[in-house]
Amino acid sequence: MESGYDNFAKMTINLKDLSIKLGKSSKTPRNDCAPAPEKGRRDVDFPLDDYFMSLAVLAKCRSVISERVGACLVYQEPRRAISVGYSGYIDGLSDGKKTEYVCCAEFNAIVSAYRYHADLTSATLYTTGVPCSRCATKIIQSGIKTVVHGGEEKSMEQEAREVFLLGKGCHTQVRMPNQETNH
Ligand SMILES: Nc1ccn([C@H]2C[C@H](O)[C@@H](COP(=O)(O)O)O2)c(=O)n1
Repeated sequence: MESGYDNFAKMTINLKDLSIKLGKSSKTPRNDCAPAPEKGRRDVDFPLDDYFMSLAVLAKCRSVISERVGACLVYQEPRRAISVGYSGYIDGLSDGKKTEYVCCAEFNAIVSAYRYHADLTSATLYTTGVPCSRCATKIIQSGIKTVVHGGEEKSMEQEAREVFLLGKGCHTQVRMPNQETNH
């Protein structure tokens, strides 16, 4: 039987395909989602975790800076996507070159959620990257309880790990986005 990861891989390849189609000629997104395995039933091998990480991967495709990262914030119950964000320059500085003017995907997702007055208590943050220490402080202070990140656990930034350990209330998990989408 296929694992959730196999389905996730297929899903992200489809997303890549979709972004290529959009980038070339068609202005209308192609509906290339496979039919439900049984009418009215969801594919049980495509877990919600993969769905939310796929939204983060899709957001990442919008990033124009060298360190491309996407993030997606999800309510605890019911599990619904609240906001997405991607790494980029501050608004209005699309041709900026100074790294101090870069906003992380995680930060952008948090700011976007607050713009719409979302309560992030116990929310989950999916990120295709690894949170930096500055974002780790914001993650703790906003009440986010879980971070699912796409980097290797061992490569998680030391300072970010320390912030999470200090905050204690937030735990982290690794879930790798498909490498095919790292374009
Ligand atoms: N849906 C969006 C729109 C924008 N952002 C962030 C990413 C950049 O830091 C900044 C400007 O982006 P641009 O309009 O130049 O692509 O806003 C985001 O995170 N999510």
